[in-house]
Amino acid sequence: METKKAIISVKDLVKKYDDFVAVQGLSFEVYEHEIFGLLGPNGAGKTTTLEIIETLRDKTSGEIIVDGFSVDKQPQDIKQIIGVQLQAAGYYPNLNLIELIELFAGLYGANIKPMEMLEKVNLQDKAKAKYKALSGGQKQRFSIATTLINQPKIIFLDEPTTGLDPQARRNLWDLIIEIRNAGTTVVITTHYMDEAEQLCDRVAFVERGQIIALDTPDNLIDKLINSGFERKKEVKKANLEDVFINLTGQEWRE
Ligand SMILES: Nc1ncnc2c1ncn2[C@@H]1O[C@H](COP(=O)(O)OP(=O)(O)OP(=O)(O)O)[C@@H](O)[C@H]1O
Repeated sequence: METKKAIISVKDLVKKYDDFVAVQGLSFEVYEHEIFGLLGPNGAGKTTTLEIIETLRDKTSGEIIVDGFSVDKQPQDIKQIIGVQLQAAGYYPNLNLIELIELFAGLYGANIKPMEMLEKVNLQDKAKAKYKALSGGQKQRFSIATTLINQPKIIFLDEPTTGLDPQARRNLWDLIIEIRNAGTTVVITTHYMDEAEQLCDRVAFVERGQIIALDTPDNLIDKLINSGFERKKEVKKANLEDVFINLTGQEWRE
């Protein structure tokens, strides 16, 4: 990447739930137009951190600036320029996908063409379908479409490929890369390290509310190799996932 301007800056973030310190002084920056991954074990504090940046949760202390706006002083400005996945519970069951997008666009005051949004995520054929009739991969794609309605500068995706088959995951990676290439910054959490390696420009590892490493996947891997690390088993040139993809093809399934 040529430009490295920070669009999100988190400084000394602390979040306490009563006596429990879930986030213990996190600091990091997300650069404009990158896919930034927050990785780490269950309960490490990733979702808490994301929700504080998204202005959905209060922090205990620390400073967060999103595209020049402070979460303390200008949360409304931040809401305007970010895209957040809505909970499925917000998808009114009687509305079809086009109607849902129209509804959300109306709420945001966004001037978009619903069908174009569905085309972006390859759901144009499902325009008249209800959300509950979609497959897992289609639901995730619809959810990503909803993050784009207000034409945001940054979108936040929390474990977007959990539960998807290998093709659906790869198709979603392509979609996320397209969104990044169109100029949107993407912040993502995932438990799949192959996904982080393929998708993320940089990743931060969070452990017990602290960042323990932050770099490009390549640099982190090289650093480990240079420290003398070797895999126990020799790595083959393909893995079982490659076999799956090779046997079943790569086209959109659902
Ligand atoms: N509302 C809450 N009240 C009390 N404790 C909470 C609350 N929300 C989260 N926690 C605790 O804070 C810690 C961090 O949770 P968080 O959901 O941020 O982790 P995470 O890294 O996103 O985990 P996962 O990978 O499982 O999604 C956990 O120990 C969790 O139990």
